[in-house]
Amino acid sequence: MLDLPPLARFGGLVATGLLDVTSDPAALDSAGFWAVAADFEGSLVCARFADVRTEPVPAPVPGQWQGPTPGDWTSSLDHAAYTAGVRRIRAHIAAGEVYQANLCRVLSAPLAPDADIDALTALLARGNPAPYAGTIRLPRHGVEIATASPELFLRRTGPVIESGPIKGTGRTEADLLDKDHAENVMIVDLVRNDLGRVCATGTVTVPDLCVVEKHPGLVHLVSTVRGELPADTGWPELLAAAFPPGSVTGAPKTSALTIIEALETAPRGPYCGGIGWVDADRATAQLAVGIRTFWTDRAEGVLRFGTGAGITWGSDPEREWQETELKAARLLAVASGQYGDAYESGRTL
Ligand SMILES: C=C(O[C@@H]1C=C(C(=O)O)C=C[C@H]1O)C(=O)O
Repeated sequence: MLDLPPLARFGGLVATGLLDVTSDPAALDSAGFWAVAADFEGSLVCARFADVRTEPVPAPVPGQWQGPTPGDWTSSLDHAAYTAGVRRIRAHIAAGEVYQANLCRVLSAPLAPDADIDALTALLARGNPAPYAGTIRLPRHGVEIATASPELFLRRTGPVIESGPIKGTGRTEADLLDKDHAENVMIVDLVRNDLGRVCATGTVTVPDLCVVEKHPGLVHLVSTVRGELPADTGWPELLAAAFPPGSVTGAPKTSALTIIEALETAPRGPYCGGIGWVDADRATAQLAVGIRTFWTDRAEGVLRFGTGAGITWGSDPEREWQETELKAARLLAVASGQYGDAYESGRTL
């Protein structure tokens, strides 16, 4: 078995020296620095590390990451199944069961047995820089994740909690339609409701609504929802109220989850879950929504990657499929090593 040492990396922060691992969210209110990986389906891995330091993401070592070529990937839902799913969601909307549901597919490709997921993070840091990029590498606990997430699930600064839901995606700003703004506002309402279940009454606000953010190869609409946790409320209550993230489920959340369960054929795993760190000593934290994320399935010998889109009444099935392609294209190119090679040889991209 490949036995790479446990490691967590979040931007310029690196954690080594694994102390303990638990699935109990109450541990996040105890002490120490925790890396957190929550699967969309609800399983939680919290890993406490002894040594945390700032250190730049290492430059990619040529040949260290042997990734699949873009043609090696297969999709849990192909074009026909995905577009049929979009039509099915529109029928659920027409029937009044849901306003919006996020339809996702999981891509899989063969993975070299000696592949180190942190070498992929090194490539992603150059080829697709992202505000919540990182690695969680815990091979003995079945967690090997490289994320280039642009989306904030939960930031904690003492009692203050912030979430940064994204809804609205285009190649350029001109692609963003009224529909994208409407989708974003729907999800902001949902996240306000989620945080409102645990935050002190009257503290939930929306400091930013539908701000355009530019990310590699695409633009997003991003909002910020903020609230304050009362002193007796901790991580178990916060996660129970807010998980899974509203932007990757839909509204109302429970109906959207039922529809997702019926239409999607592969577990999302870390994709669309929560990935990041909690510093219990300082009561600070930063968890990303696990989108633009790769993870390993060692039992199957595959690397996986998820991509999806929010479906509303105004959705065109072909356009939504294209959106999932757009979100995947650059990241799959980076994972194939193409961007890394170009970087190493000094070519411009
Ligand atoms: C599910 C994904 O994206 C989600 C849906 C978005 C949208 O519909 O615009 C944007 C960001 C994510 O919250 C993904 O990127 O895989």
